[in-house]
Amino acid sequence: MAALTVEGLNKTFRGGLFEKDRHVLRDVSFSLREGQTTGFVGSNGSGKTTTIKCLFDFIHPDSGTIRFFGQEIGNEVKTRIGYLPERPYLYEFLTGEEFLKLHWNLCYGSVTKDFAERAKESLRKVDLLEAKDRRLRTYSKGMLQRVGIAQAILTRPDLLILDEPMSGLDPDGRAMVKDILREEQKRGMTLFFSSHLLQDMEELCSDLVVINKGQILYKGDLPTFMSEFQSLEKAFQVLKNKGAMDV
Ligand SMILES: Nc1ncnc2c1ncn2[C@@H]1O[C@H](COP(=O)(O)OP(=O)(O)OP(=O)(O)O)[C@@H](O)[C@H]1O
Repeated sequence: MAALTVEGLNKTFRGGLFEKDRHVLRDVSFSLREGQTTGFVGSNGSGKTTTIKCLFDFIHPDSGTIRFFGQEIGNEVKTRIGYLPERPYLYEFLTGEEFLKLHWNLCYGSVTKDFAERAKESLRKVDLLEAKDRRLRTYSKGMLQRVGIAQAILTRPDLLILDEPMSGLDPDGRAMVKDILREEQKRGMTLFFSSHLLQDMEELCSDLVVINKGQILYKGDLPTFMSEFQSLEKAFQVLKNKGAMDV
């Protein structure tokens, strides 16, 4: 069964008084193979974050269906999904461990059984165990990104969705995030993460979904994409010449 199936997603943001409406997702359809890592790649403004927000119903799509493990989003299926937003809100007065506790409570209410063990496990995975009692305001950008990932893997989800997890990090920070994701791949996690860089995908992904101006340009395995197009620019060019897409 697919970990996620998206069919016919459309989203228009209504313009203001003198602004035009913006149709930012156009019949977006793709699915994620369970246990595989899929990269969601597209230039800035192509519709990646809007798509991801629609998955969780943070933004209501105009049309389309979304199913996680064959089910509509609901409390039961939510516990199987970990999510890191592109710009997570981090309460800087909380310590790393308190931040995880906040997210645990949002998921499980006041049931604290297993929290201590899971928090330790997540913080160890992202190499923040020693910094767990420090306030987030003292964390570096890389540490903040890693505590965000710790929050996303805290409940041992089956599917992890990360919006631009490598964005703004230096090469060491990017390498660290990639190592964390590789560890999650090893334990069979289905991963879906977005980036505007194809390079980020090459090291980690088996599958690729390419979006441009709200339209899916490619969905399939990464080796086939690379052998046909080699780069995003080439893919846009080839498809434009074919007249297949409004690229
Ligand atoms: N709330 C909103 N109201 C109006 N337009 C929006 C809104 N949110 C996003 N958009 C527009 O929708 C389009 C897609 O934006 P989105 O953030 O999904 O792109 P993205 O691929 O995630 O880009 P980036 O890589 O820069 O994060 C953009 O043109 C953006 O300006």
